[in-house]
Amino acid sequence: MLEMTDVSKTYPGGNVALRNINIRIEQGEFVFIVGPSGAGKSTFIKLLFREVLPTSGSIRLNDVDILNLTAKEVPYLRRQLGIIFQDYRLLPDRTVYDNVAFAMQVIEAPYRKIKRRVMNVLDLVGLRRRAYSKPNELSGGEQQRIAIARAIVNSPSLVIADEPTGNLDPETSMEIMEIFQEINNTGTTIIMATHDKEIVDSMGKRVIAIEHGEIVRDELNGVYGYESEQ
Ligand SMILES: Nc1ncnc2c1ncn2[C@@H]1O[C@H](COP(=O)(O)OP(=O)(O)OP(=O)(O)O)[C@@H](O)[C@H]1O
Repeated sequence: MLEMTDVSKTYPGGNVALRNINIRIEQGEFVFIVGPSGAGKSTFIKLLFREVLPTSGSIRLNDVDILNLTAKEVPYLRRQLGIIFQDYRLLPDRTVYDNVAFAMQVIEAPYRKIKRRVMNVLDLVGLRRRAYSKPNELSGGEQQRIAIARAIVNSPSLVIADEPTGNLDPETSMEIMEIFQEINNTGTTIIMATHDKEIVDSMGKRVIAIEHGEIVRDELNGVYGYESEQ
């Protein structure tokens, strides 16, 4: 469960990115964050993993006040989240397997457990056969699948994605969305910022629209709603 109460963010220099955000997202929901460029979507996403701290307000994730964590506790928070970016952010000189296994190695999981789990998530994203390839030998869609496998390997309760299909063609984007749907089917919450009208309109999920830093719409079974932003 995610709860934001009266959250505002003004960046140093005075840019107001978010104003008075109040939102509650239950475990297992699938939520799109939409809005025009500069609306505050990325800032909203970054607040969730403490990449950015709000100027005021409170954020609770699974009943933990994430703004009151010590520096030591922040990595622990991030390990409970799966985070996916538009530009994949893979380690280029490591294999697909290593890119995914790395997230488990840092928490010192036993070798056998790592191997079993990495192969399972590579299966889920359809890349088991490419386990020993390097990222640059794969297509953009395949690289994003690796990033998704890495994000879910530690079974996070929440997966956060910022424009995950931004560099992909429509067909590949829909395949990626099928993987997100499968992850969501296991009870994992998904929060995704996107400009992709086709995806939002075809998925029929909760849609939270942000404009000028404010929530202007919050609909179950919503649509994209920003024609000029396709
Ligand atoms: N690090 C920063 N320092 C100062 N201002 C920032 C910073 N990051 C974002 N902003 C400003 O905050 C506002 C919201 O930006 P944000 O990146 O959250 O929007 P967005 O909806 O994700 O946009 P886009 O769809 O173009 O990525 C914008 O006015 C932006 O210029």
